[in-house]
Amino acid sequence: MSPELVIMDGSAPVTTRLGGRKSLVAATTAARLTWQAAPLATLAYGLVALAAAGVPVATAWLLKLVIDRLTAGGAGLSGLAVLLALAGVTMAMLPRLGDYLRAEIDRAVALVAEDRLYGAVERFVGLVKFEDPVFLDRLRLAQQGAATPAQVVEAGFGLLRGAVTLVGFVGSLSLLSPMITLLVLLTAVPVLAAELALARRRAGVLWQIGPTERREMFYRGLLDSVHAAKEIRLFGVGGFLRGRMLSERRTANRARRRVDQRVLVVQGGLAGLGAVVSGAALIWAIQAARSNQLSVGDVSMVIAAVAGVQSGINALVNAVAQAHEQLLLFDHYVSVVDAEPDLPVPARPVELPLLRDGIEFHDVWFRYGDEHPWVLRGLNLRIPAGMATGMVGLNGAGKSTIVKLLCRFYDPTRGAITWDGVDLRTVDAAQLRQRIGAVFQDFMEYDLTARENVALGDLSVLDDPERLHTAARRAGVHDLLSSLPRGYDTLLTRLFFGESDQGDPETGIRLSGGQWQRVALARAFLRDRGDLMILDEPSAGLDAEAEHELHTRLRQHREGRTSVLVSHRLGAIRAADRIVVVADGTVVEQGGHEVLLAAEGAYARLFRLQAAGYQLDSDPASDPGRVDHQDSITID
Ligand SMILES: Nc1ncnc2c1ncn2[C@@H]1O[C@H](COP(=O)(O)OP(=O)(O)OP(=O)(O)O)[C@@H](O)[C@H]1O
Repeated sequence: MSPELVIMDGSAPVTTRLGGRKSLVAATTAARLTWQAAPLATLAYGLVALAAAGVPVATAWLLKLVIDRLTAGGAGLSGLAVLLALAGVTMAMLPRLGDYLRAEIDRAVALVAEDRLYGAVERFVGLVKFEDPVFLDRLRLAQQGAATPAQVVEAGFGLLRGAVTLVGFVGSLSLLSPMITLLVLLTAVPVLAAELALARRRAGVLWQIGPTERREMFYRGLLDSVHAAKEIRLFGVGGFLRGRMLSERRTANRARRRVDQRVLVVQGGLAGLGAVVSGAALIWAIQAARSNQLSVGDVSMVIAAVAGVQSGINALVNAVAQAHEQLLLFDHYVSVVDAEPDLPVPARPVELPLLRDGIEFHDVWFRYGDEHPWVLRGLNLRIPAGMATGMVGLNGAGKSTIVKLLCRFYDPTRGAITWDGVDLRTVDAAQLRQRIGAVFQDFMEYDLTARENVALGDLSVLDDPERLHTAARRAGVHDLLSSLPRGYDTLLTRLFFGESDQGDPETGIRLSGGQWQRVALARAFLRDRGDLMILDEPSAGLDAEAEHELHTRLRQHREGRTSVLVSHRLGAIRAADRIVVVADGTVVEQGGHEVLLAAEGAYARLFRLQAAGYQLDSDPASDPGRVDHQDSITID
């Protein structure tokens, strides 16, 4: 058996590997997990499997004895008949009990396995993994793999059941004909080899079509997403996206069909082989009975034993193939659960001091991956404690990247970022983030209640309405949230309602973009006693009045605190204590507003251009600061 399968399908080769030792480790892990999740049900299932294996052998013997006694005159039949009937009842009941126990084990194991899987996903403190397509494919298979430990154990019991049945019938058959026994056993070898190959191929195809299925999910998500609905209708691209979705589905179907065809051919051939062997055994038994070598009961035993051996072999082979296939999937689960941290975790993290001096970028080079271009190129930047630092720059200059590095979602590729002299790589990322309040450009809108939407910034305020309301007031959203039909307990979504709720305005409402932005700000303000407040375009969705009000509040509030404000609205930036202009991955200018204006550099040019846009009689086309090339500037 080759431990490796390589599938060439016009795309990159896909390899699925699971060596013997690795299989054993994975099987042991799966068994341990199942036992921990459902010990009693597992034990009971094992007993049921053993009983289900023994009863058919006992039935075949009882039947043989009944037939022999019938042909010999019929003495002592009633006891045998009762036993035969009992065996029949047991055989009828056991599968039902087995089904129930199997479902119970599946539920319990899936719960524990999912908990561990998503616990592991949460341990990836950075963002790199979530942007890596190979990891995303593996995660998708790991989600399927989370259901497999129970199936691996079930396959183990299937193996046991098959083995017990097989031994019972092989023993019985060999008493009647060693030749037929050998013949039946020999057919098991190709069956086993073929089923294992099929299992590997099926698991390989799952891996191979992973990207295709993720793309299909993406298109499906667009077609049923409320966010995308507007543009899709406006541009009339629903049919185009549906076509793309179906095309991905067809690609996946083609790959699955090829495997199914192979399964059809191989399993069809094997079934034919089994039937030929059974037929040969039957012909031999009838001939032997005619020449008085076998009794009529023996003929019934041969028939039952050949069928029993074949079904035992099938059960064994299926169990091995199923276990193998499930282990290949479970391997993805194990590799996610046991994955190394995405960012280096110091053995003994340095305690992060209260920020007193400042945060510094020392010759920081950064790119999102080896195949990506440099985003930051030797950036040196100081964010002094107790001051407001404004950051400006053209689209794609690297401002949000700097913000993400400040939160340690990534580590610099070269150079270092220090917090009062302590390298961020030596501290615990969770501790760092507890000290930071932030609103990102792409903030989240959670389909939860207003209270929960704000409280996600600091869950302890779920029971502290005073702090919750203060943060909401500061973000200018308290009046709105308290006036909702159920106040802060109103759902900010209409996603989770049943038909009967649809008409009830109290069950959920939708907020506008600017209102959502205020909720996100309130969330960040819960952390404003932290050392650093980061606001990446905090007012992009606000109306002019709200923006003015927000920035006045922010100015009062940030006095003496450390903050970083990223904005294209230079009117908001001008009041910062220091302004940093980022271009081409470095800081090209820095200083106060007046100093930068006097310097007549990039900042002065951008500021005058925006200011001219607000003058009643101005003509931006004649402005000396106008930047002509198309890609160079965005004015909100
Ligand atoms: N996750 C990512 N993976 C790869 N490249 C990225 C990623 N995020 C950003 N980039 C690239 O990094 C560069 C800087 O992006 P960044 O978002 O930091 O710019 P920005 O100055 O914040 O721009 P904007 O003003 O448009 O928000 C861009 O060229 C962008 O394509």
